[in-house]
Amino acid sequence: MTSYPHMLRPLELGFTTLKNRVLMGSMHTNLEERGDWNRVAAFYAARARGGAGLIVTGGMAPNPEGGVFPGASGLFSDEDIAHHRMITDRVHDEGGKIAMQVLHAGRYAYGPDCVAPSAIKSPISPFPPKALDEAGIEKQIADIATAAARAREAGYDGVEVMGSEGYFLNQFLVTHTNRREDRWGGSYENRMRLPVEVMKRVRAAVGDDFIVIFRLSMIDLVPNGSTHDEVVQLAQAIEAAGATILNTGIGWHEARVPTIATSVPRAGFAWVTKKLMGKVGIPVITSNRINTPEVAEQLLAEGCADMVSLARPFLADPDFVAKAEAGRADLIAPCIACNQACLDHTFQGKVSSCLVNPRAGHETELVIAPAESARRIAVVGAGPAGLSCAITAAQRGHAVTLFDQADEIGGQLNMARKVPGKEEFDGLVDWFAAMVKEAGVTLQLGTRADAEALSGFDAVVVATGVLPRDPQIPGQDHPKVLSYVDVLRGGAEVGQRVAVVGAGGIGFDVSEFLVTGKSPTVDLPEWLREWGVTDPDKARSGLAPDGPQPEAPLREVVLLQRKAEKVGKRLGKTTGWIHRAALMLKGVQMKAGVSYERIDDAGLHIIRDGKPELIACDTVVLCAGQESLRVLADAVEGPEVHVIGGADVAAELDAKRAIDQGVRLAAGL
Ligand SMILES: Cc1cc2nc3c(=O)[nH]c(=O)nc-3n(C[C@H](O)[C@H](O)[C@H](O)COP(=O)(O)O)c2cc1C
Ligand code: SF4
Repeated sequence: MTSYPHMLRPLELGFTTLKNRVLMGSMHTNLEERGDWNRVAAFYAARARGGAGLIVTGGMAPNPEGGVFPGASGLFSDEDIAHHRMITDRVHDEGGKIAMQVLHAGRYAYGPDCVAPSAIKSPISPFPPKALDEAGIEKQIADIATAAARAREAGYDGVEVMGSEGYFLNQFLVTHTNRREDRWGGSYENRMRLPVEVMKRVRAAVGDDFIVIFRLSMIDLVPNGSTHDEVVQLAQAIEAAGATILNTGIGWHEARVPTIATSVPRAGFAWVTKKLMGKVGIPVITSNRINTPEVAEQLLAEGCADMVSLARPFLADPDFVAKAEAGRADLIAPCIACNQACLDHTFQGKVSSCLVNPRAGHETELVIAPAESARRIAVVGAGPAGLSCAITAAQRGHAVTLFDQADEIGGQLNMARKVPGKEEFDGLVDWFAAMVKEAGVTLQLGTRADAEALSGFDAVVVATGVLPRDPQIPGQDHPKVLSYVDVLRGGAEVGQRVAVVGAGGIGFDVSEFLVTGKSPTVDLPEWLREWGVTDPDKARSGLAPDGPQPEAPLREVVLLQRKAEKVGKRLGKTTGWIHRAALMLKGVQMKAGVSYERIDDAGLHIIRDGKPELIACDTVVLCAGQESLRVLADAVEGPEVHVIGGADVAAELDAKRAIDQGVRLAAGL
C-alpha cells in the first residue's frame, strides 16, 4: 500500500487547519447561472466527501461589469447569500472546507460594460473596455471587498482573490494592458498598487480569522509580462497586505503556450512555483497538470510547494483524496487533460462535466443506484462505451459479461495512447482495467460473441465500435496506401514522404505520430524548449520558440482535407490551436479544399483551387472517417438489445460521447 505522507499531512494556518495539502482548484462550471443551487451544492458536496483539503469555487463576479459574461454569477447583493449558504452548508456537512473565488474579468469580460486599466481591447473578446477613472477604480476595489465580506456571511471558510490568468488585477500589473500615467500605472510600484490595495481591503472586510488566498500569475506568457523579480516583489507585498496563502496561476488566457492541455507534461509548471519558495512566509500552492497522488506527493516532497491544486482531476474523480488515503490510487479515474467535456463545454455555454466521469456536474440527475433486481447482461465490445457500461451495470449489482474479440481492452483508446502527447490515455485504459476487476465484470477477451452465445442473457449491449470509412479514391488499392489503423495499431511501415487524407482528430493524431520521434510530453526540458519557456523572464508568448529549435521532424507530411475551411477547425475549441501549432512547428503542410483524383506510383493527385496538383509521396494514409460496425446488433434477437458508442453513431474517437452513453444506459438497466 502506497502512502502519501506529504500530501496527506495537515496544513496549519494558525486560526484553522486544513486536513491535507490538496486544494480543489477553481472551476466555473456554468451550473452557477442555471439557478439550480441544489445541483451546485451537490457538485461541491461530492468533492468535500471525497476528501479535498480545501475547495475553491469557480470564479464569482464582484459586480456585473466584472462578470466573465453578461449574467455571470456573483455575490452582488445580500439576496445572493442564501444560494451560497446552500453550498457551504452541504460542504460543511461533509466535513469539508470551501473558499469562494472572487473573479473580476476586466477586459476579458464578454460584454459591452467591461472595464480595464486602459482602453486596450483583448484579443479574446470583441468588446473594447472602458478605461477606469479614479472613482471607477475605487468602486471596483470596494465591490471586491464587499463580495468577500458577503462570502463570509454566506458561510465560506475563505475567499480566493483571482489575480492571474490575465484577469482584471493581472491587467494592472503589466504594460501590455496598463498604459496609465497616474498612481495606478507607470512604475511597477504603481502597477501593483491595485492588487495590493484589493488584498488590504479584502482582509479588512473579512477579519483576521478567515482564509484569503491570492491567485498570483507566476508566469504571464504574454509580451511584456511580469519578470520573476516583479512576481516575487508582488508576492511579498500581497503577503504583507494580509494574504493567508498564495496560489499559482500559469499563463494568461490569450497566451499561445499550452498550459493545461494533454500535451503539457504532468506538473509542467511546478518549477516556476518552486522559484518562489523561501521568498515568502505564507504557504504556496502549485497548480496545473497534477493528476495523480504520486505526482502530488513528489512535488511536495521535493519542496516545490506547500500544497497542490488539482482542478480537473476533481471532475474526473471527486474521491481522489479518499481513494489515495485508502491505498487505492489505482481506482482514481484519471483526468487525461483533454478539455473535451470541461473547458470546451464552458466555452460552448454547456455545463462543464468530464469525459471520464459523466456524472461530474450531473450529480443530482445521473444517479447510480443499486438495481432493483440483478440481471444477466452481456456487453459486446470493450472500448470506452462498452467498458463504462459494463462497469456501471456491475456496480449496480448486475451480473455482467464483457466480450471483445481483441486480446486487450480499450478498443480505439489503444490507438489514441500510441500518439505522442496522448500518453495520458495509457492511464485511462489502466483505470478501466482496474475498475473492471473491482466491479466484478466477467471479461471474455479473444472471444467473438455471436447471436447464439448471447441468447441466454437478459439484455445485450452492442458496443462494437467503428470501421474506417472507405473514401473510394481511384487507386486506393495501391501498395503505398494504408489506413490509420494499419499505422497506429498495426505498426505498418511508413515511407519518408506521406500524404494524410482527412484532417479530423485522427488525421492530426496520425500526422503527429509520423513526424514526432520521442514525445516531449514525457520529457519536460524538451517540451519547455519546444514552446520557448526555458526562462520565465524570456518566455513571453510562445509559438515562435525563443530557445533552440526542436529536433528535426521524422518525416515530411502533408495533411489534406476536402472542406474549404481552416484545417482542424472542428477540433476541440480550447485545444485545436495547440494541435495545429504543434504540427506547424514540425513542418507539416496543411491543404484544405482539395478533391482527391487518384493514387498511383507518383503519389496522390488532387485538385485544389481548380488546378491539378501532385502530392509526391511514398505513403498515403487514409483517415477519412468511420462507419458504425453494427452487424451484431442486426443479428442478435432478444427482448432487450441496446446499441451504444461508435456502433450507434460513428464518430472519430469520440470517447466523450461513448462513455456518457455507456454510463447513462447502465444507470437505467
Ligand atoms: C472548466 C474550467 C473552468 C475553470 N474556471 C476557473 C475559474 O473560474 N477561476 C480560476 O481561477 N481558474 C479556473 N480554471 C482553471 C483551473 O483552476 C486550473 O488552473 C486549470 O484547470 C489547471 O489545473 P488542472 O490541470 O489541475 O485542471 C478553470 C478550469 C476549467 C477546466
Ligand atoms: S474532460 Fe478531460 S480534461 Fe476535463 S476533467 Fe475530464 S478528463 Fe480532465
